[in-house]
Amino acid sequence: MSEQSAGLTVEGLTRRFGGRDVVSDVSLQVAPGQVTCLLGPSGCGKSTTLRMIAGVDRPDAGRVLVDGRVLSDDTVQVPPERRHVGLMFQDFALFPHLTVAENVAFGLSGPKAERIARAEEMLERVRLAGFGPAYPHELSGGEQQRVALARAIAPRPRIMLMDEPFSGLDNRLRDGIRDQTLDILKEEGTSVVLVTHEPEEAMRMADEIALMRDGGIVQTGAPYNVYNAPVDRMAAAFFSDVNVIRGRVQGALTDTPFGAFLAPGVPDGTDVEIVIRPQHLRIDFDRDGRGPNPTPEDGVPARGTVMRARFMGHESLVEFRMDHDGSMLKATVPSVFLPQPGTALWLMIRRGRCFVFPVTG
Ligand SMILES: Nc1ncnc2c1ncn2[C@@H]1O[C@H](COP(=O)(O)OP(=O)(O)OP(=O)(O)O)[C@@H](O)[C@H]1O
Repeated sequence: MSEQSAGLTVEGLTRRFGGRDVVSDVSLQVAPGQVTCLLGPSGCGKSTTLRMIAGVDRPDAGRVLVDGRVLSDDTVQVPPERRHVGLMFQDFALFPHLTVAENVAFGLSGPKAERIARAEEMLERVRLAGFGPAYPHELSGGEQQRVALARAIAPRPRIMLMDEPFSGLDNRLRDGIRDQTLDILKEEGTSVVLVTHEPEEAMRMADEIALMRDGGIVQTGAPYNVYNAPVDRMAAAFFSDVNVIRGRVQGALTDTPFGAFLAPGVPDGTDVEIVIRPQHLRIDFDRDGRGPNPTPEDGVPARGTVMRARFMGHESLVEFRMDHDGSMLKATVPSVFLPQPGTALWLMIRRGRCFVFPVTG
């Protein structure tokens, strides 16, 4: 029973603005110590979902529970300050006129000496021992972020809600602070909901990704599963560039210039899209107008001409115009290989790494 579940439970959360569902029937279960990322493009409803969990916005339908206790439903609406929920946002706004220790102690109750002691303990946790008497403007951006983390976890929240909390930091600081933040939250057994529009951040941080689109969750799963078994073309394309080859099913197969692709369970006559990430195209040399031999794993080769090749550090991104229909395909290859525009090469498609989706709409 969800009433008994430890951690955060969100059931059927819905929010309407101006007659439009901006969040629609969102459900989540986040166990203690688990990090769930709400991932999706701008405007898909991530922040609105977080605001309803925090209690600063009231849902039109649905429930929010923590450790089985109802915080929000049709009749109950526990105010934000009584939810034991920690918040961290990009704009974390420390109080400039309070010292670092006073900032961290701000949300705590009890005698001042106890509050300051807890604040000092938290500052030690985020490796800022000794910074207590300093003022925020004396600290670097990364240090200020760690103070914000110390402040958010000092009251021992059961749930931590984070909205793009690391996007204000430069890349080199970011990785370290992200990992450190997660370690602390996991040690504390806090359930974390993190909002981000960056797939790399979600994959790096999440135990579970809830991929959102148009107010709803389209797919939930471990990063590996969401990346490797996307529910549709858009879900695949959210994580990386993709190539799309169109075809029509006949006898559970779709014939293409790259050979036949299995389309099990898809009715004859259905138009399908074969979706393939650039790293799963294989490239081979042209041998007097002939390519490599077909294989069961990679199908039939098709020839294309290099239009552009870009060096990207550890790999090169090569764009091809295909001989058979003039369509463009992208492939990534190790960066030791940077073919000249105009070079004819043969492309093959890994059968095990492509996705076949019926065309909808
Ligand atoms: N108070 C409001 N009144 C009217 N519309 C709103 C309100 N709050 C949010 N919206 C709309 O709801 C939709 C979802 O907004 P939300 O901020 O939740 O998206 P998001 O996924 O967090 O986007 P971003 O990554 O850009 O912050 C948007 O179209 C937004 O304009």
